[in-house]
Amino acid sequence: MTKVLQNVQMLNEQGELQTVNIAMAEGIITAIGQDVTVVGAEVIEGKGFIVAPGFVDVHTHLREPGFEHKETIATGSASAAKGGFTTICAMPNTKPVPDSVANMQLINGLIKESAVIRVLPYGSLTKDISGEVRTNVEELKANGAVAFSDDGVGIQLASTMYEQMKDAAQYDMVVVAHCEDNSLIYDGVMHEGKRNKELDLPGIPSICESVQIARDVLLAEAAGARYHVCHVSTKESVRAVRDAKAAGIRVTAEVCPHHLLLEEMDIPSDDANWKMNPPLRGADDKDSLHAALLDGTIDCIATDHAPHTVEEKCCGMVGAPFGIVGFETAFPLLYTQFVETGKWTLKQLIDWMSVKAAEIFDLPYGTLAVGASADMILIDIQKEQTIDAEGFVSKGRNTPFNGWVAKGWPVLTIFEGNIVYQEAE
Ligand SMILES: NC(=O)N[C@@H](CC(=O)O)C(=O)O
Ligand SMILES: [Zn+2]
Repeated sequence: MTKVLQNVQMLNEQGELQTVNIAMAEGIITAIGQDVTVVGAEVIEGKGFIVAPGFVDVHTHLREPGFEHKETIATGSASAAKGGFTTICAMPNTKPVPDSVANMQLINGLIKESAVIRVLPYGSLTKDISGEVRTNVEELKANGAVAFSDDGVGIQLASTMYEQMKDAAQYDMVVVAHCEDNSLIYDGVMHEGKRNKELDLPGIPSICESVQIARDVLLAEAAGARYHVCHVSTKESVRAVRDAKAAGIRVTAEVCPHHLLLEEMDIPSDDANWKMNPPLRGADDKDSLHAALLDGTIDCIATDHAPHTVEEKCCGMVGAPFGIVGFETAFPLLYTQFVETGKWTLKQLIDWMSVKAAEIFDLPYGTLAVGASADMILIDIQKEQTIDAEGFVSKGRNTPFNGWVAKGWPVLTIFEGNIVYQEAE
């Protein structure tokens, strides 16, 4: 069955909007153009909204299997679809961990059963993400691992990281690192700076992250590996990535919306909805993340969607788990704060949330082109709405952005030619 998405505004390479129709059949885009019509096709009226490729999020936590009280593949993928994402990579801190062929197959089965968009699972770098016994890269790749990570914890031993990087290089897989030196965490719950002292809460120093990135880029160089840094949060980390890129090391990096939007001094009180790892850093760190995106040091934006229950987040930062949800607020917040204000172009934002993320992992998604998967979204750039965590499709309510007003909401999501999310009329 051919479908035609009619009367939508698409960005061209120059970043100008042009009104087009998009035809799709068998889940593939078959034509894009001003005069595209197909006799007998089902018409989806686009109402002049902006069309963008479905977003690609390379850092997400869906919690299933093992932590279904926080999120499931069904609720997490539906939340992502509502946020405009059509491809998401699921981190391996589940129970069991995708560290064996059997566990990988279990997770593949769950995804097949309940995901409403494309969910690509990571394989873990070590058994049970405990940093000790290395996993079998070849086997996990053969069973669908999109890349390798122990996200949630840093790999403490350089030798473990180095050996896994050598294996990953052999199979051309990307090693994706949550960088955190456990000897430098000091049981901290927020950034070691000014605000943690005002709130009398233990701090996490910036070096906790940056020293491990500095180590890893050198290991990646020696191993000839492709290395991707998760959720970069400090200016020293930015410098380490920038220098590594300049030296020709195969490193890429992501930044999260909250680290671009917030800083430590914004934290109003000892409220666990402001607790995430890495923590909100200083104003100078935030500025360096913006500069790094603009100069290409940081390649893409990833949400690090990390749902937890209201009970877990109820009672202050100490004792609460790290993490905030991200799918349903990422685009409108970034659009409102940085595109509407003229800091970024719409094309930059869309690219950082789609094709730039896909390119890191050689994924053929995140583009609107004939022959590509028919994954696309409509955005109502005029629509203004107050963020209400109670209305999230995600099971998580843990966001510091509750009550913020934002403009530019995804209103329709098409995945492989089928509508998987549509705003209620
Ligand atoms: N980012 C977080 O604060 N938490 C993540 C783990 C992670 O991404 O490090 C989680 O799984 O809850
Ligand atoms: Zn992490």
